[in-house]
Amino acid sequence: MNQPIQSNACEPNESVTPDAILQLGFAFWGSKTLLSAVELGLFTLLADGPLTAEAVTARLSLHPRGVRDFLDALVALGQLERGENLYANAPAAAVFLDRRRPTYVGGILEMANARLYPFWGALTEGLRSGVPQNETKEGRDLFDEIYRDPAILGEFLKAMSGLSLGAANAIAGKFPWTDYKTFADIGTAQGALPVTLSRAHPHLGGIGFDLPVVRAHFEAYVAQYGLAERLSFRAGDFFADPLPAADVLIMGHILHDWGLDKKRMLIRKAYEALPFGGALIIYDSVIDDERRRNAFGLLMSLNMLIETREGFDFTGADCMAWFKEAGFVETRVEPLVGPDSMVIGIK
Ligand SMILES: C[S@@+](CC[C@H](N)C(=O)[O-])C[C@H]1O[C@@H](n2cnc3c(N)ncnc32)[C@H](O)[C@@H]1O
Repeated sequence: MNQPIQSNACEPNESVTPDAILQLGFAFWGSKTLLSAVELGLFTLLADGPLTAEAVTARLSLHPRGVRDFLDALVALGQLERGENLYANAPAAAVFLDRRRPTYVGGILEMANARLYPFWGALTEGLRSGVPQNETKEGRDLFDEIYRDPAILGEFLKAMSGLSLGAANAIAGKFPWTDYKTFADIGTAQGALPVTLSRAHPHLGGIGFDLPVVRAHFEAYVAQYGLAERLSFRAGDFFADPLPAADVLIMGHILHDWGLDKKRMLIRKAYEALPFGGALIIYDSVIDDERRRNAFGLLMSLNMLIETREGFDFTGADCMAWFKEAGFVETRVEPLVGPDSMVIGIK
């Protein structure tokens, strides 16, 4: 329900201060400090054991001038701990920011640092023009651009795993998988979701569907977990080819890349590929129906303005309406982790 808008107070007082405004205005300082630490491999270095500022300076080939401030800022921001003169990873950084651990989520931060950070500098221009502010600004297509260079492709696919592992674990736990035998993950990237589902539910077999160039990355990732017998790759273009048949189809961070017509088309194609009783799961940073709480989901939608020509994020109510339109008989939204939710449709 819309709340009445109060007239604004004109004078500062104890409860009306500029603190939150200033904190938000300078939030990029903290953000970039973390992104540079990930880029430098600081957390991976400290995973081998605590080090002094001098040792960090030498091991990461830094200039000594900024190192104490850099490390102590990360202490103040909760990412490092300091005892005597030694710096160590804080518990979450130890688990999620050491590149050598399977729980590493830094892939998405590496991409944020290399691509999104500079592109978001042009947000104002994006708001004025309505056109993307990334590589496509020079007339190149986003996926063509990413997929042209094997190194960038590898980074992008790894970043997707970092972004999706939390949601994948929640989907493995919250969806009634015992009722189903097969699944296909549409736009699977490295295959973080298929691997997570297969490890959690030994009765499941699945397909990762993506563009042909992704095959080698998917197969290498799946082999790492010894799951090649249960998970296979299907190469295809989800606009040009039929989607693979399976009891459950999943699309994670797919719909928000595209405009309304393509969103509807993908949902319709999923409906056609499913058996009666089959399920479509869409997961994204689904925006709350009132569009006032899920700030990450709303900012993700602005990220789609930066990154795509027509993409946008959506509310659970929007998505359930598209599901109904395609013919799904039951629909529901379930929260996953953080800003992510899944929308489920049963055919
Ligand atoms: C934003 S990523 C999402 C990856 C993964 N589902 C996740 O949530 O981590 C989009 C994926 O869609 C794939 N993709 C893009 N266009 C495609 C197309 N036309 N056909 C099939 N896959 C496509 C990309 O290769 C990429 O893996």
